[in-house]
Amino acid sequence: MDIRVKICGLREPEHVAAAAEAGAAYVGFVFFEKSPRHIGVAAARDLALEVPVGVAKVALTVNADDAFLDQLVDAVPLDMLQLHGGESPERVAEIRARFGLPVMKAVGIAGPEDVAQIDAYGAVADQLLIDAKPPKGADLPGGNGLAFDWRLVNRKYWPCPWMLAGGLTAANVAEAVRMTGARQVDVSSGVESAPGVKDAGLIRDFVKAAQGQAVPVLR
Ligand SMILES: O=C(O)c1ccccc1N[C@@H]1O[C@H](COP(=O)(O)O)[C@@H](O)[C@H]1O
Repeated sequence: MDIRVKICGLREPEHVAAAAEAGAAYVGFVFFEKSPRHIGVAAARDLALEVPVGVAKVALTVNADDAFLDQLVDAVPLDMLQLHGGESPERVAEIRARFGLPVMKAVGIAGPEDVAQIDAYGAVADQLLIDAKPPKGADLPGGNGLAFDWRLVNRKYWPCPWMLAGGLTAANVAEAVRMTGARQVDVSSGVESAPGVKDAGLIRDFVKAAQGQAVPVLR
């Protein structure tokens, strides 16, 4: 089975094209002003219109309110909302019901105590994104190029599809897939030459490394 890859934080048509041509299943746009990958709604609409059919367009938001989500969903053709803030399970369910799009909830983990909270989100989200917990005082709740201890999610089961994120690169994604059994992976910093600057060659290398993997059999 192929590993499904999401390339997040795209802002340029050439990088959307590189991701799609390499075989990425998802592309992500970041709507968070503190991020070097932030994109405005109008620019995201233009970019989203260039995404080939079959590649899912994901909008990453952080504790967004309904007014912003209304504006976003009206303007940009999207396939999924990624909630990467401190949204409660109730808020995730509310957004899912109100906006009519599948919702992927990001959960940051650093230790076993964080893994336990994933269950509550697995019951209300369409997908889960398991990421490293940001360091205390970090400006960004994700996109920090930080990996977590993959053994924490080894042999875990959640009732919806999930994606592995956090510090992934072409050099480590094979090992990450082997250790976690993830069928989907998400990357941002690991395909950049500088914060917020994507690199088409690194995108190609990452997708190739992720998809070249034999998937471990989970028992
Ligand atoms: O990428 C960002 O700038 C970002 C900002 C705010 C929340 C989440 C963000 N990125 C997400 O975090 C994961 C992991 O990033 P990285 O590969 O470790 O840099 C990324 O895939 C995005 O979904």
